[in-house]
Amino acid sequence: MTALAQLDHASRRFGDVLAVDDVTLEIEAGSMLGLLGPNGAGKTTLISLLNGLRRPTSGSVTLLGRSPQDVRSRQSLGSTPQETALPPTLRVGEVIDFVGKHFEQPMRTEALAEEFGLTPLLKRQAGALSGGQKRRLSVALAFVGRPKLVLLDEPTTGLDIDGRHTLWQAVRRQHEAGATVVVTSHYLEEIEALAERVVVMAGGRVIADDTLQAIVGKVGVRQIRLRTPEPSAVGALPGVARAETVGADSADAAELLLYTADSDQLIRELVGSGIRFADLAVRGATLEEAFLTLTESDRAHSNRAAASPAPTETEEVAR
Ligand SMILES: Nc1ncnc2c1ncn2[C@@H]1O[C@H](COP(=O)(O)OP(=O)(O)OP(=O)(O)O)[C@@H](O)[C@H]1O
Repeated sequence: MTALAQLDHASRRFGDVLAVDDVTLEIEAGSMLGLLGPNGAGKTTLISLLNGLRRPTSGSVTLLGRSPQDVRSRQSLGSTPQETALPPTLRVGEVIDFVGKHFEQPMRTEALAEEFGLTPLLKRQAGALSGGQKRRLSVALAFVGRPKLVLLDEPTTGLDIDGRHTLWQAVRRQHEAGATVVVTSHYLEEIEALAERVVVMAGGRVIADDTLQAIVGKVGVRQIRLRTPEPSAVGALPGVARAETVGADSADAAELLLYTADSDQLIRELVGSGIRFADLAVRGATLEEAFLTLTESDRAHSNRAAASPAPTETEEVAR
């Protein structure tokens, strides 16, 4: 497959913050790429490098073989920012016409409205739309120029379940018709609906880049909560991806959160170890917790590679 867009060791700094840190990425034609990561991971900054709103501080970014600032490459780009800003007095149909006029071969306004469920709203002023309707319009606008590449930054934030599903279906149909789509999200569900390949970012860096299936497997983390007088020993059991002490430690027991890919196996290890524990509870980790676990494993891996000797069990638990 040919690369529609490329980042080559691209970094973007804002003062002390390295928002994008040495990212190398190719976005192939016809792909659906999900960009997943916690708040502040650098997703929006990466999108702004691709759409030419910002330049990299170092490294390079190309869009269709040219600089993203080049108007010729932008003709093939559609983009929906995180925040929706629409001219409040223009009618929905007029907004679509206006944006379409910037492109050589825009979609017909009626066809775009139909695709995104906006037909009944064509005559309504943009300022009179609900939050969800505005969101639907701004995602539709990303497709008006029949773009080769579409960048959607958190496209369904603030939408109810029906609204999300309607938009996902429309985006998938556009993808089937040939658009390459990059979507950022906090929601695993959204990434599952819209991505074939998933790039996970944390702290400006790419910490995982794999198929959807492989990433879902990696973030399928479980949380075990328990009380124990030996938190270091529990944290060192095989299969613990991350351990965190919560609340105040009492002299005889600490409350501990453990994150693991296989909670059943870890509980077997715990029981087999003879370590005392109480109040055990197991639940699926939230995506945020799963990200943290991925990030921490990544950091622990880099630390272990860089430092010798390896960190002690106590350091692992206390981090
Ligand atoms: N214009 C700016 N000036 C200073 N710092 C910035 C600017 N834009 C982004 N940052 C910082 O860069 C980092 C990455 O921000 P970015 O918005 O790219 O993250 P994100 O992954 O999109 O987060 P979210 O999911 O919250 O939207 C953050 O620490 C943010 O505060």
